[in-house]
Amino acid sequence: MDLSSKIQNVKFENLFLNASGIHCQTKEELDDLMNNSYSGGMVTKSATSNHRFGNPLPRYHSLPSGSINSMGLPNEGFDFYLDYVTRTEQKKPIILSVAGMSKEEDLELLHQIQDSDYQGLTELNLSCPNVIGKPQMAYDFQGSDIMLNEIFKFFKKPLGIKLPPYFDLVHFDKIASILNQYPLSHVNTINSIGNGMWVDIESEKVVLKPKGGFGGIGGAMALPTALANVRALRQRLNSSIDIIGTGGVTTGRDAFAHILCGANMVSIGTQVYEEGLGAFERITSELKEIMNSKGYHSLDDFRGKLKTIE
Ligand SMILES: O=C1NC(=O)NC(C(=O)O)N1
Repeated sequence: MDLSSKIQNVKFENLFLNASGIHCQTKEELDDLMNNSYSGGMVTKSATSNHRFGNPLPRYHSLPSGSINSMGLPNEGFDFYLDYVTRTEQKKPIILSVAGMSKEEDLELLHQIQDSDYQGLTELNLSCPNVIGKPQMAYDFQGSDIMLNEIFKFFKKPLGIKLPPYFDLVHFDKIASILNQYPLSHVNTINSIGNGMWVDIESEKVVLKPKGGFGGIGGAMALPTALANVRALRQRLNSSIDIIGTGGVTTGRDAFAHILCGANMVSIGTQVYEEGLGAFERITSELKEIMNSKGYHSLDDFRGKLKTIE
């Protein structure tokens, strides 16, 4: 049974990654992921230029079938992550995630990566919904196009983009037609479903402090949206652009669905946060069970082969 996969020419022993933000902010957390034998790769917390505490607490809340968060990009600062991905013994591929607080900062971070010794994968997070006053860049189609144009004038290393969910087929057409103009290594879809709301009935109060309680939705509730975005982008993006499917994966069945929709790799966020790193082992064995029962030996046997009803 072969669960290996690739992003461009970077090979992963298995298809599973942590979702950026989950168990990947500190050295201890990153080392845990590096030593966990059931995830084929790992993604860092999205780095900003400077260390950030992030939004005030409470900023994460478990929901009956998912999570809501308004973390606000807490991270150790870019230099820490660049040093970690450059210096640490790579038992598995790492994706360096960056999220500038402005377009200028995005460009500055990417210039630093371009000028560094780092040769691995980079992912530009254009979709954090939780920085107060900062829009999700990837919902600004023209702005994204202009920014990508500027980036690829100087950035020559593998670069992927973390996208928010889209909900309109015309929007899938628009973002794909923009992304297809650039030599992207991958897209990672989806980020959390931005600005959801949860209400505690007893206290008649929101559950998050930042932004009056608005926060990104993840976990099981996000699966239908995540599958739709993986499928729609796979149908529209050049085959040269790989896809990391993120959102709603709590079981092997969910991971199987992401691959059927076209994902090359699958990242797991809320479920790893709630269950711990053991979720990677459990979901890996569940996926193997399903593949075995269907006679599949590798992910290529069924990737992107979702059937429609004729
Ligand atoms: O891109 C992000 N998505 C989220 O759902 N939360 C984090 C954050 O708020 O830091 N960032």
